[in-house]
Amino acid sequence: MSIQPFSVRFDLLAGKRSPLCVGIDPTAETLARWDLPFSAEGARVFGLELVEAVGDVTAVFKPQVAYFERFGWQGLKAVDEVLRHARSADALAIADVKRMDIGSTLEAYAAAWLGEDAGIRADAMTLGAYMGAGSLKPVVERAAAAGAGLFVVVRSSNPDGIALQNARHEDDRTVAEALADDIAAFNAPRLDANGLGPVGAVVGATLDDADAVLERLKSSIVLAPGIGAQGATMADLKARFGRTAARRAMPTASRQIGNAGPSRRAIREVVLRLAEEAHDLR
Ligand SMILES: O=C(O)c1cc(=O)[nH]c(=O)n1[C@@H]1O[C@H](COP(=O)(O)O)[C@@H](O)[C@H]1O
Repeated sequence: MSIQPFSVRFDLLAGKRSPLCVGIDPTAETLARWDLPFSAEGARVFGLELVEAVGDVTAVFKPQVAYFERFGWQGLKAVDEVLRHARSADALAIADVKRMDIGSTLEAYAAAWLGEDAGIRADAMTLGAYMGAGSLKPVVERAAAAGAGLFVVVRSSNPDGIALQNARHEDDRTVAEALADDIAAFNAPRLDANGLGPVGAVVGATLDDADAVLERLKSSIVLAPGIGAQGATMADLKARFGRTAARRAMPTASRQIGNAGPSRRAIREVVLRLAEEAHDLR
């Protein structure tokens, strides 16, 4: 049986639950706060606990793989388990890996994370595009065939990205605007009934000047980090993205949620509040 496209699965779940994406970032500070060891086991328990606490009300989980990878193969085994647990709660799981390379190598990264035969299976993964939009082609093909999603960083939430992403091409488009056009071109032949394709974008909820890229990203789900620890609120996101783009947004928060723990009740309270606010975006 062929799997439905990621965009369709997200739309259904976001309607039923909320478009909020719960980030799973077992930082050293958060593990200490939870009284968990700074180890693969600590990261594993942290991830599984978050899914246990809010798996029934969350549409999407996004483990930040860096915080697992740093513990070597045990960390990768842990993130595999967390991804499985999230998927078994009928939520979508995004592997936040920000991979980037020439197309042939990127294809291997896609095989590592996406599709039935993936080394470690997620429903979607994050990517960088500094090696050119063309390098993304094999990943887009794999994702589309596997019903998986991609999130390409277009405008990052951190201020360090501004100069690079807003640099201008000769045709006056910024690097980010040109990338948004490339994403739209990838999606065009692969749109679902809602006009969304497999290639999503990352646009920070912290940005005041993202209108021009959002305008070009009409066929993308927009993963919006920066809520909570980086200072943005859901109301900021709504004001900054405008009504239309906010409807396609997948706001995400990690430390704000993780640091509410380890009490499951406290985590649930924060997530339910954010989920309700996120629901209002639609
Ligand atoms: O792709 C991402 O998720 C991402 C892109 C971006 O522009 N900024 C950003 O913060 N992120 C990730 O989103 C998470 C944000 O964590 P908090 O600031 O704790 O909510 C981290 O795992 C980041 O790696």
